[in-house]
This record gives sequence, C-alpha cells and structure tokens, in this order.
Amino acid sequence: MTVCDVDEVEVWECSVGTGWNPRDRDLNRLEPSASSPGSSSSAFQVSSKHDGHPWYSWGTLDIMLLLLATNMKKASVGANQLPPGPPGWPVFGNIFDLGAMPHISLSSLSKKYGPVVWLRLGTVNTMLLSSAEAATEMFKNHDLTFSGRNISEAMRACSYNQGSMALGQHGPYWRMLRRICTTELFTNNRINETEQLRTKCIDNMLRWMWDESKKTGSIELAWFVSLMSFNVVGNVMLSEDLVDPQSKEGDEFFKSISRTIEWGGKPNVADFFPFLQWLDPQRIKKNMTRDMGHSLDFASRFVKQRILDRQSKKNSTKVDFLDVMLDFQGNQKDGEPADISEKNINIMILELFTASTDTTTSTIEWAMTELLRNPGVMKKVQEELHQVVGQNKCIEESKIGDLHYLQAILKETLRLHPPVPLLVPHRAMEDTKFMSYSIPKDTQILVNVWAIGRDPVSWDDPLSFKPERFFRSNTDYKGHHFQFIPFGAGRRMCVGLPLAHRMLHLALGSLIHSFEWALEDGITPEMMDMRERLGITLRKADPLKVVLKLRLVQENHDTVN
Ligand code: HEM
Repeated sequence: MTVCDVDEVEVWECSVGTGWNPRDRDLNRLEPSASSPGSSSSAFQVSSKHDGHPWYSWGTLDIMLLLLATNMKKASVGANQLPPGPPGWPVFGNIFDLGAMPHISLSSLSKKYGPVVWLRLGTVNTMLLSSAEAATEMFKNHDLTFSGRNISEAMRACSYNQGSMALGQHGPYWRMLRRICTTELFTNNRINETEQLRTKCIDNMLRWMWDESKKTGSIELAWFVSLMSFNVVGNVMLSEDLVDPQSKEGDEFFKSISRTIEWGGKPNVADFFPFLQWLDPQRIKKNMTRDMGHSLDFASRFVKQRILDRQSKKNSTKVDFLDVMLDFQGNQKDGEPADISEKNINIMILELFTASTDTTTSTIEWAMTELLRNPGVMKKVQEELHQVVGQNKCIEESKIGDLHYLQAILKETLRLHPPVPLLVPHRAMEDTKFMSYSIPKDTQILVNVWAIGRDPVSWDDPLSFKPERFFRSNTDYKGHHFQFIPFGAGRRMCVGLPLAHRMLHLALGSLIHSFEWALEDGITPEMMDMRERLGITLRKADPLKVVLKLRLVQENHDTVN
C-alpha cells in the first residue's frame, strides 16, 4: 500500500496590553448608565453585577475613588462619549467578565451592549468590536490609527517584541519586515517554487500517521499536522526538515517553541496591572524567558551555521528566507536600519514557526472534526477529490482552484473556528473618533472574529456547518469581506495567508483523499466533544482521535509498509 510518497520525510498574544491610561473612564463600579450609551450625564449607578446586594456599603476608599473618577472624567477629553459597556469592579474593572473563554463571554456582552463595547481590564482601556459593520468601520476608516499593538509582559521576554513583526509597533522596522515577507517570502512565485517541499512534508505526515495507526489502532491527528506544518516552515525558511517522530534535536526545538506558545497564551495578571510587572506573580515572564531563550538558541545555531557555510561558499545555491534576511540591506531612510541583526533574525525565525504551527493545526483538526460529524459533507468532498484529482493520484496545488467544495469546507471551518478569535490585539495610536465615540490613545482594540462569524445578521443558520453557503456568494478570507476575517484585514492582516492557503488545502485534501476516516470504537459523531481551549490559538479541548483505513493506492510512488 502506498501514499503519495517521496524519499524523505501560531500571539499570539491573546492577552491584553499594558500601560496605565489616565483617561480611564471608570475607576470603580460606578458607571454612567448603560441604558444611555454615550450620554454625557454625570449620573452614576452602582454596578449591576451586584446591584442591591446588601454586602456592599460605601467606605472611604469608594468615596476617594469616586472623587478621583469624577476628576478624571472632567480632565478627560471626550471621555463621556465612550461606547457602552458593563459596569466593572473597583480596581479590577471588567477582568472577571472575560471568563475562561473570553471570545464567548465577550460575545454575550455584545449581545447585551451592542457591537461596540467598552471595557476596562485592570488599567487597560479596551474597545471590543463584534459585528461586520463595526469591523468595516475599523478596517476601512481607522486602519492606520488602530495599527499599533499592545504588548503583553510575557512577550517582552528576551526583548522579543523588539524584533517581532506580529508585535512590532507600526513604524519603519515593522514596515521593513512586512515588505521583506510580502516581496520575498510569500510571493506567488516563491510559493510556487516551494511546492515540492510542501508535498514532501505532507507525504511524510501521511506515512507517519499510517505507521502509527498500524501500531496503535488510533492516532491523535493534531500531533502529526503540527509536525508537518513545522517542517513546511522549516523548509521555506531554513531549507531543513526539522522534525520527525524520531529526531531528538528537532524535537527539542519543537517542544521549546510549543512551551513559548503556551506561556504566551496564559492570562497574566501583570498585563492588567503594570505595577505588578516587577513581581511577575505567576512567574510567566520568568518561564517564558527560559523557554524562549532555548528556542532562540536553537534558531541561532541555524543562523550561525549558515553564516559559516556562506563564508566557505557551501550550499551557495540555497536561497531561502534565512538567506534573504542575511542579505538584506536597508536604505537607512526614514528610520529603516542598514541590516537585520542576528538576534532579530533569530526572533523572526521563531515568530514564523509560532505563527504558523498552531493556526494550521487548529484549522485542520476542526475541519476533520466537522467532517466526521457531517458524513454527508465528507462523502461529497471525497467525490470531488475523486473526480478532480483521480482515484490513485496525489493532489497538486494547481488543482486547488478546481476543488470548490474543499475550499468551501475550509472557509466554513474558519468561520466557525477561527484560530485567532480576537485577532492579535490592536492599539489606538492616537485619540480618535470612532462611530461617534471618542476613543483615547492607547486603547486596546479586540475584534471578536469568532462572534462575527456566528452573527445571524451576517449568516443564515449561523451555527450549522454548511459549506454550500459559500457557493451562493463570493465571500473569501482575503480581508475584503468583513463578516469573515479569520486572517484579519488591513495593514496588520496575516502576512502568511498565501502560504497558509496552500498548506491548508493541500494538507486537508491529501488527508481526506488518502484515508477512510472513522472515530474510535464506541464514539458516535453525536458524542464528539466540541469544547474549545483558548491559548494563543483556539484549539479543540479534547484532541481528535481517529482510526484510519488507507484508500489511496498511489501509482509511481514507493510502498509505505
Ligand atoms: C490557518 C492559518 C492562519 C491563520 C488563521 C492566521 C491568522 C492570523 C491573524 C488573525 C493575524 C492577526 C491579524 C490582526 O492582528 O489583525 C495574523 C498575523 C500574522 N500571521 Fe497569521 N495566520 C495563519 C497562518 C500563518 C502562517 C502560515 C504564517 C507564516 C508562516 C503567519 C504569519 C503571521 C504573521 C507574521 C502575522 C503578524 C502580521 C503583522 O502584525 O503585521 N500566519 N495571522
């Protein structure tokens, strides 16, 4: 039996930013009435969460805070035109409204307060957008102003944020990195040139899965997908296969990156209260510094070796992303540096691994979960692959354009399960007027893509998995249709989208085309656990386990077993 065989085998920061902002609207539970959003009235009401509860009585601290809040309101330009929002607790503000699944809790808040909601998370002013209309307004009319980033404490470890593109502030250095990515790494030509590498990584994934399933009966899909996507990026950037189920060094690199992803996704009290940063109460920054340090050390070994190889003219034909970064010469105009330092090259390498692995894995795991819950959809896509690709043939990327049902399945998956449900938090770079509200500089902006994808205003029967809906429209995820923005939109939109598009279609199509899929004994589609887990990306809480039967008998390829 054979599969498409050859010789060899995501910050995200989901937490909030920092920084005390003197324009804080509500320093305690005293709030302008939610029933009069935007009202300039100075009438206060006691927070609704515990309205009327007898445990509360006015103390000196409250009165001081009330006076302070009143004074700040007077001093704050336009503060009385903030969007509506839930009342907050003293000091903590709305932190407890976030819950364990912020995208879900925040979606409920927007049902009550509207598509634009104001929150105070500790000391961090936050505006939450939860409708296509509000997202349109942001990306069409305020994209530049809202292109800053809030940086969490964890992501300041090893000065990561200073070399990062995803967390870089809008400015010359970020622009330069973005330009290198869009003109050198993720161009159509460059992506076409690396098709063979992706095919190789996907073939290896299929073979490892098959080997494992023969040994153990069932396999955990996400593990194999994450190895594949790690290797795809490793090949595009460094021309290396970094991991296989046996490799020790690559495995350590993979694990240390996975740990940085975990730390980056942990809610950190020091992000809400910057005065706690020196204490690092949850030891998140300390642990992140250790694990990120390891990951950067690994990346630096590749960089150092490449510098040596280039000096001795070894591998001179290799032109990958690492070469592009080493060769880069900036024009030194408008703040652009002359080159990219070795340390920042290490950071970029780490960043692209981090940004791609979890996002791709999450999407494929959810897609397969939905297919197993919807056998009719699975059957249709198998038929499409059979017709377009052929029974005993491997998928080639040139066929993606003809695989309309497969495309619709990926769109439907990204609509219901966007891996980055609140985007990477944006930041207002200056005071601005937004949909009649006055939004102060440094406000954190969260766009609830998860809620927008499930909004009945934009989608019929929004909670059902119906890929056919995309046949009736030209809606895609390239950032022009604001009811569907799993990759974001505007200046900070996902720079890896062209690579992600190819990887997702080729990998999911190959998985469906190569195997018959079944759930473990005793598990029916109705029993599948659909709960989510939010770290840096939105993952399936209970990893999908599947049983495989080989269906593709590939001509002209090596036998697998
Ligand atoms: C399913 C796959 C993926 C999804 C859903 C996804 C989604 C996103 C989202 C939502 C953002 C933030 C947009 C914003 O803040 O407005 C982002 C940014 C980014 N993504 Fe992706 N991504 C994926 C794959 C990739 C891949 C494969 C790479 C690179 C190899 C990548 C690299 C980046 C980078 C560098 C940024 C930061 C851009 C900036 O801040 O300028 N992503 N992505």
